[in-house]
Amino acid sequence: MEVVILPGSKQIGKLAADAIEALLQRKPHAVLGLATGSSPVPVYDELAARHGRGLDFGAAHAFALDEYVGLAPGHRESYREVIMREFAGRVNIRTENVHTPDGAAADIPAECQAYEDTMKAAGGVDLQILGVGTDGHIGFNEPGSSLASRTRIKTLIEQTRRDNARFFGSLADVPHHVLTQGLGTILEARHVVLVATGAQKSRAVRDFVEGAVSAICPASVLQFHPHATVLVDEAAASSLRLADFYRHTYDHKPAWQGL
Ligand SMILES: N[C@@H]1[C@@H](O)[C@H](O)[C@@H](COP(=O)(O)O)O[C@@H]1O
Repeated sequence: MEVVILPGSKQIGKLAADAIEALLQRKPHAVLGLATGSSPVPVYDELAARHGRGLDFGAAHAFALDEYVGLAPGHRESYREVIMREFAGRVNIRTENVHTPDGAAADIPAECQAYEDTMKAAGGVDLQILGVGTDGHIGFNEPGSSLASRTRIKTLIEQTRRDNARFFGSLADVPHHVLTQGLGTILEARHVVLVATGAQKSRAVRDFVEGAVSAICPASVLQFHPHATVLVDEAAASSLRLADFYRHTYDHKPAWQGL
């Protein structure tokens, strides 16, 4: 795992966008993995700005990590709408190439299997953007999720519902159920780039980067990933024991080595 400590979310957005731009240059039909939440927004802002300067998403594909169950189609906070608003609608990716699990599907197990099959048919995710929940979840894989899990329905922990209530206006409006790629699914992405900012993420960051690999901290499964990059600001990095070592490693990185 490579940990990069940066001054703020603007620099995080630029570095993540550098990795995505380099990927699209060597593979225009790359498959991007998209996350929702506030953490990746600076990445999407930077990608939208670079699209304005010519970065081309015309052949790219994208898969979202997760979706709420039970929201009316077109609900403003459905992750389909969020992804379209914050990323896909601001660049020239084709709408039919943007995939999100269907939280309104009549047959949920069949929908989850179909989502996995569609990802596989597209060639698998090349670069997965991730955020992390205050309880260490990635996607909507809450504590206790199998480290080998695949796309499936999950129940949200109350803390996550409370964290996400700010998007809905009231806690009562936050769904209890979600569809999410599993931890085993996420591990198959060729490169994962996790972004975390703010002091409220410092404990989760310490636990998944330097703690034991355990289902109680789902993001810790990334310790098994051969190419995981963690981009954090100073506040999110404030509980890391090896912060000075991560700074030293990044500052002395060989010039040819990208993220
Ligand atoms: N399902 C999403 C996650 O993918 C995201 O990482 C998390 C953190 O969100 P934020 O970045 O807003 O703190 O929120 C939601 O639960």
